[in-house]
Amino acid sequence: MANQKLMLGDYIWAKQLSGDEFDIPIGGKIVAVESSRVKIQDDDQKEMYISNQQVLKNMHVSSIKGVEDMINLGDLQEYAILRNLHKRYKEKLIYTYTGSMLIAINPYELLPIYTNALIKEYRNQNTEDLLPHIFAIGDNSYSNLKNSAKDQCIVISGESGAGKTESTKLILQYLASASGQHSWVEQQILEANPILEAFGNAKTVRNDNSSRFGKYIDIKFNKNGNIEGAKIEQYLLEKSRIVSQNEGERNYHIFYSMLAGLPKEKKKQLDLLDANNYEYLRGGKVLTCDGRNEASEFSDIMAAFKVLNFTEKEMSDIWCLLSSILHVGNIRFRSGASSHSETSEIADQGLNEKISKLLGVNKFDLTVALTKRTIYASGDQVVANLSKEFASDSRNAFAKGIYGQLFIFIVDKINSAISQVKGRGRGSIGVLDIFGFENFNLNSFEQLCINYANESLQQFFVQHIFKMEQEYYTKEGINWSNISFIDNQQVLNLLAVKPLNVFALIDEESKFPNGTDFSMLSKMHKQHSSHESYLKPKSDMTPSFGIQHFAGGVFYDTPGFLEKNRDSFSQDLKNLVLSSRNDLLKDIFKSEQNAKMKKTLSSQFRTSLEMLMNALNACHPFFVRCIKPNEFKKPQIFDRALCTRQLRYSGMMETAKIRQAGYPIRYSYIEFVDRFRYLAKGIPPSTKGGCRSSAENICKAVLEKRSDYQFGNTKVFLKHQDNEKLEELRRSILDRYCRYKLDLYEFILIFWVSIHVEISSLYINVRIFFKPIHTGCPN
Ligand SMILES: Nc1ncnc2c1ncn2[C@@H]1O[C@H](COP(=O)(O)OP(=O)(O)OP(=O)(O)O)[C@@H](O)[C@H]1O
Repeated sequence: MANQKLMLGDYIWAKQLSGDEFDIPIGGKIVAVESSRVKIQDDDQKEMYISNQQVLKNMHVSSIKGVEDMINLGDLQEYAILRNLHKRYKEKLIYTYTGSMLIAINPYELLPIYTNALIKEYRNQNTEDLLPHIFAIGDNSYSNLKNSAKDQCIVISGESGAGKTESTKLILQYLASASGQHSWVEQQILEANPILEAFGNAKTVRNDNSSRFGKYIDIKFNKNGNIEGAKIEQYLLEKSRIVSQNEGERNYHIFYSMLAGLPKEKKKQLDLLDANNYEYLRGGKVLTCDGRNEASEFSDIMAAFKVLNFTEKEMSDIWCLLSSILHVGNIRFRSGASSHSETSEIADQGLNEKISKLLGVNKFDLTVALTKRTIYASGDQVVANLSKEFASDSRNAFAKGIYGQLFIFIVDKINSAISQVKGRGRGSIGVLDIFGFENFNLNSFEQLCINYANESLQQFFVQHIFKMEQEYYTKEGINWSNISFIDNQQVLNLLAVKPLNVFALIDEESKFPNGTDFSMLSKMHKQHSSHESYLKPKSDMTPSFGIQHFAGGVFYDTPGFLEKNRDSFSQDLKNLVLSSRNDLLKDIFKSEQNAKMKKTLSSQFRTSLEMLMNALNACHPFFVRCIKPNEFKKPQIFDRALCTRQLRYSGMMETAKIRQAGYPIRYSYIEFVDRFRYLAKGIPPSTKGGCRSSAENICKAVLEKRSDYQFGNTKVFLKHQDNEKLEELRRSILDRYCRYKLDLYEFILIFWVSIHVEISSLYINVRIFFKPIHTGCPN
């Protein structure tokens, strides 16, 4: 923008020069104007110089004021969304709407906004009159359910530490309160949480209480709107954490709670010592977690188990299996004596005996299952010895398998207590708390599954907002038939729909005993290299393939893919657990016994995702996008690049894209007249009324006949180019006006000086030199 059009007091958008993909334009107020640059004050009150070339445009009035619902941003751009969130976050307003989506920024401090009194306010008052809040989402879903009897769902997503679990708990708290019964089943549903957190959450570097699984809690209501039951679905528990943890991270909370809380005699019976004695707990080199009192957590878990009808025997068996896992982790192997092949044996026979006793299996069978592998080929069975390394893998698979099945058992057991729904009730509200899109330095099979889930949810989201946008146009009486929008179906086709899709190829190779990650990858390249969403590997050195996801390109490192997908427990280990005298161990592997062919992890996941998507599609959706404002877990720090990345990964920018495909710029009639009335002759101020016809007259006078703009019931709808034309004209008129004011000022001053000089009878030639002065102009 040319400098003469920049004025003191104006709010502008300015480009950043870093070139970083997440460094988007900043907003600021002009506090000084120079010939080739301006000084602006940004949202953190920091002042900086911006060259005139960096200045993009003036800020829309809605951005200057800030809005509670970003749909009302007259200029719905990524940078406008970010600034609005930043501005509000500084005022401790952590919630902002974008239509039916709620953006929630983690405050990392306890704000006084979750009281029972506030719950009552959101229940009893129109939520539109109250500040955006997670309770409002709870209330809208609950009111919708009561009024329409249509099932509702709330999709909560965001990256680790962004606040998904806290948001889920707040929604449940709200729904329990709105339901107003304080019934036993409500108590049971709330008590499921400490159990799920103990078994499915762990300390990670990003979050001290990170959920390592996804969950969908479907809450059923009866005809009177009271909670009648619930059902929990779990997805993709991170099993690798059982056997190894990154530095600074821990295993699942339950292990530490158990060691801190079990009575002494019980610990003795299970041969348990303190946490630092177990390899599986030492991997991350940290045994404690700030703010957690393990012993009191243990009492809470015990209490919750009781509320959820776990029997004493089941609880005792659970401690027994968890202890066995810890002991299994301490098994070391040494090379065996055979001269023909590499063999291995358990180094500490005392440990072997201890574990066999706890698991109720024969100690010789345990040794064989861990150190040998039966291979089935052409109807024959061959028993192969395992080297020390392979025996260690087998040991880890054993521990992961037991924990994974135990987790499923616990969720099933909770469900059997809380899902006793009688007859057809009013309907349900489902709350989905699921990991957001992930793109790390190293992305493996888990990231592929997570990102596939996010692609599916993204499509669901896009369809919803597109529908909402269309409904908005209809409500405003705008013709929207020419708006088209491309969704992410082609990525879904590549991943899971088209013949020989990515998951189908992984599955196919997983079924071949000799299938390798490499053969899978070369088939993948052959099949998909011409697909627009398939990315060429970064280099020939890394065995990887890339997918252009809605949120950005991700390269997946394929080593280990097939092993993870097979998710297998060797037949020898399976036979071992099925021979156990421990009821729980046998019980949790029951399904394995009946299954002819174990389903791969990806096919299990795809089946549950398909069921989830079907359930969501039958619901009226709400979306909560949680944003982590900084990596330090500290309040009042807003890292712009971090937030921008999350906004993009959240798929929220699709709202902006859909808006761009139609009429992206909107003004209420009053706003429009206030801003542009000087552009045409004889337009009265907005306070005089008749704003719609004033707006029509302005557009007629300024914009070309062919221009595509529309007048809705409450707003003017514009394309970018027309808005720019209006702004340009406004700027030049204000510029002229200011110059005129300066001329007038100059004239008055000279006149006044001459008179003064005359009066003093001093005949001196006065020459006054005026430098151009910039001054703020009226709107
Ligand atoms: N509304 C909130 N008010 C105060 N603190 C919050 C809020 N939301 C989140 N936090 C803080 O942030 C931490 C992380 O939140 P949470 O566990 O909900 O993240 P998450 O998105 O579920 O992460 P993960 O995917 O790792 O499970 C919480 O333990 C809490 O300290």
